[in-house]
Amino acid sequence: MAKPISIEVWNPSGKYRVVSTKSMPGTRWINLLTAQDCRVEICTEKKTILSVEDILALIGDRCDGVIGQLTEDWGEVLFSALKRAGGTAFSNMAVGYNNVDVSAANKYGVAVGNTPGVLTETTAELAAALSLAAARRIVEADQFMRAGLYDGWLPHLFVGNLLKGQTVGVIGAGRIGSAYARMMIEGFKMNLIYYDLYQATRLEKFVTAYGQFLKANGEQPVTWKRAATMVDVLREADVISLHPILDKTTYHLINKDSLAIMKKEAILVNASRGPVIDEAALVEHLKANPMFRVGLDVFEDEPFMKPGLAEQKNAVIVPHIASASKWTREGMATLAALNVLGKIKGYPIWSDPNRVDVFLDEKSPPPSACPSIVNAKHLGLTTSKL
Ligand SMILES: NC(=O)C1=CN([C@@H]2O[C@H](COP(=O)(O)OP(=O)(O)OC[C@H]3O[C@@H](n4cnc5c(N)ncnc54)[C@H](O)[C@@H]3O)[C@@H](O)[C@H]2O)C=CC1
Ligand SMILES: O=C(O)C(=O)CO
Repeated sequence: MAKPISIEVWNPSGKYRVVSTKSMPGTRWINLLTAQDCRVEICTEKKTILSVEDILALIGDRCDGVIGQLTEDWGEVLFSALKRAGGTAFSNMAVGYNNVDVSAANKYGVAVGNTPGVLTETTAELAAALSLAAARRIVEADQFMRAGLYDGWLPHLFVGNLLKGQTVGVIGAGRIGSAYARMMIEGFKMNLIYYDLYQATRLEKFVTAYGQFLKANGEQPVTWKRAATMVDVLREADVISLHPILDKTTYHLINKDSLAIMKKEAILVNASRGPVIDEAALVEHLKANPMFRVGLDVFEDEPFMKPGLAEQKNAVIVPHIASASKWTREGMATLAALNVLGKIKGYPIWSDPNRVDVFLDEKSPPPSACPSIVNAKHLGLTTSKL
């Protein structure tokens, strides 16, 4: 028999049973669920990544909805179990949902929620931080100081790259990619080249207007270019940041061949998903090109790194913390809970997942809607008129 899973229970007499596979920041999400007759069960197991078996035990015989995490494998086994338990709703506490087999969810009629928007600026800020840390060799310099090696200013000490006037390349100019681009353009007066399947019209307009502003003030205007192929970005950009979704088209988008096209002193940043980069090829490239630098928030075999990466001084590496600001993490928990609640209650789907602020205002009750359900169309769910 499987080992029982430890849980914490809120509102034990609630009519609807909602399970969260992890404790999540803040209490608003719990209060919103319990106020609408949900019994909330939060898994308190110490292990970081729950297995499918652990989650099956959490779902049990009766479960209306689950809030899960990007580390979990949500496929056929879990969605069929959720359906058997009477469940109709699942939400990732994340905007990315490459850990979810949406066709399996469709097969069992389970709505799949995600948490767009609330993490856009926070994630873009971390990508900007990684860009700066890599450009100015901040981690290397910090380690040097702590090791007591600093014995005076020197003309060659930790010389890095100036960003102003250079070109920032963005691959995947959606919500986060566009926010990152704006930060780098407005903050450091970089020119933009981007590659996306769709035109980033608002971003283009912003760069045009900002360029005009700079020109009117006697400064060099910034420019933008939409690349016809990703190769143009790889060839032209000094700093490249990756922000696409992870799917078949973006798996190993950056590999041995694409790395070879990039400038020898370029900076590559990844705060999207690890498998967008062939990490073994990246390690070889870092070894062969000491002036090439990377800033990584995500890894191909998370939580592990490919052999050799940790030893590379030209890599800045952090543990998937791009969305880790208090406001954002509490907001992600709220959106995930409201996705599950809304589906259980039969609420419609919010009409624009890019405009979810109204769900995050703690001073007023959220709209009676699911903030973002990625398979709403497939399940024939009604959209809110609001
Ligand atoms: N490191 C972290 O903590 C975080 C990582 N993420 C990752 O960032 C991703 C993007 O998030 P958002 O910007 O909110 O999503 P989004 O959907 O607004 O943007 C993704 C963009 O990628 C583009 N794209 C798709 N396939 C492409 C391809 N083959 N080549 C070039 N572009 C392509 C899309 O057209 C879209 O514009 C998420 O899916 C998630 O995996 C998101 C938040 C935090
Ligand atoms: O939201 C996501 O997709 C993350 O990676 C964590 O914020």
